[in-house]
Amino acid sequence: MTVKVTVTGAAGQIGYALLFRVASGQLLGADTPVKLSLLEIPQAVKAAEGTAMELDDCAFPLLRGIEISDDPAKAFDGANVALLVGARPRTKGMERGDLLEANGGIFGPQGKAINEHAADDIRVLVVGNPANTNALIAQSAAPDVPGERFTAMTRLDHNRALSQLAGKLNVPVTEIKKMTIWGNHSATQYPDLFHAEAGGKIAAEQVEQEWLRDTFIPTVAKRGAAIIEARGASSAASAANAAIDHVRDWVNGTPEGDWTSAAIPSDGSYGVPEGLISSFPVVSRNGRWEIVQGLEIDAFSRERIDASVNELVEERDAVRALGLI
Ligand SMILES: NC(=O)c1ccc[n+]([C@@H]2O[C@H](COP(=O)([O-])OP(=O)(O)OC[C@H]3O[C@@H](n4cnc5c(N)ncnc54)[C@H](O)[C@@H]3O)[C@@H](O)[C@H]2O)c1
Ligand SMILES: O=C(O)C[C@H](O)C(=O)O
Repeated sequence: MTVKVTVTGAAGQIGYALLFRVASGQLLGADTPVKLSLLEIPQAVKAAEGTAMELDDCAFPLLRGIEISDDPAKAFDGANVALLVGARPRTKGMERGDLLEANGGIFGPQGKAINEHAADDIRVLVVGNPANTNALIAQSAAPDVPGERFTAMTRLDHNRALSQLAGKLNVPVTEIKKMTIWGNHSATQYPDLFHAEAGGKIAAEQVEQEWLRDTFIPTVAKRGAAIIEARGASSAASAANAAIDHVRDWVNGTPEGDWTSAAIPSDGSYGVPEGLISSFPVVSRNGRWEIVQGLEIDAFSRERIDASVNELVEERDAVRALGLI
């Protein structure tokens, strides 16, 4: 069956890094033909058409068509996978409330269009920031879609944490298992080394506590800002790579003996209020994310998880006050 993948913000930086990988089969595997649907704002439709011309010019064997639209109803019609990348970036002088409101104007209508037009098996990954709360807004505008189908991306943070730890221990990333990002895709996120393993042993016991607290956690949590500082633009290829990882694992399952991180609607696990879209340790089984249960959370981790979750609560309360959810 051909899978329809809708990408919003298709003419942007992440879109450019993402679309070619989706079309080449890296999202859903070498046996699954894909149809791409590119959603953009009217001013960027021409640029999206240019990207579509380049996609054509790759002659990807799995690519069965490209549609371009500035109308969410058309773009999400029959969509099986929605990658919500386009968002309103924070500009100078913009308060958090302004940012949430501007994004509500994007993710509310897109959620509604998904509700009315997407395929029954739609899976949504929100990449555009503030990703967790944008996902909550889209979910709340789509009451007929099972809530668990709305997720936000913390896989980039997860991959960053893998690389930082592998570099510190001088081992290949494949030696690192059971990494977890908890909470929000923001500087409050908590990358957890107390359950991560390197070479089969707890990672936190293989590094100095000062390094864990003063270097590892802030490096991972502020990596997005460091990339913006270095590139003069937000991470794009690594974000696209993480989006591919997230959806591929969601659809095909996570490997046995390991887990990954994704922001999914909380069922109340680990004291995270039900309904918040928060990052957890997760596995995917039979096409559904499940939160890894039974991990012991010590006081150090508890404090940091709570701080990030509290930020999510504040964002939720702010969008609720604005009538966006
Ligand atoms: N979750 C993560 O890990 C992560 C990582 C990196 C970037 N991001 C976020 O991803 C988003 C996109 O980043 P980028 O570098 O591609 O930005 P970009 O500015 O290069 O591209 C964004 C695109 O979105 C389009 N767009 C805006 N509003 C739209 C709408 N209503 N419908 C459809 N398209 C719309 C714009 O026209 C633009 O082409 C940003 O919010 C960024 O902060 C998230
Ligand atoms: O766009 C940003 O603010 C940063 C981005 O979310 C990232 O983590 O690289």
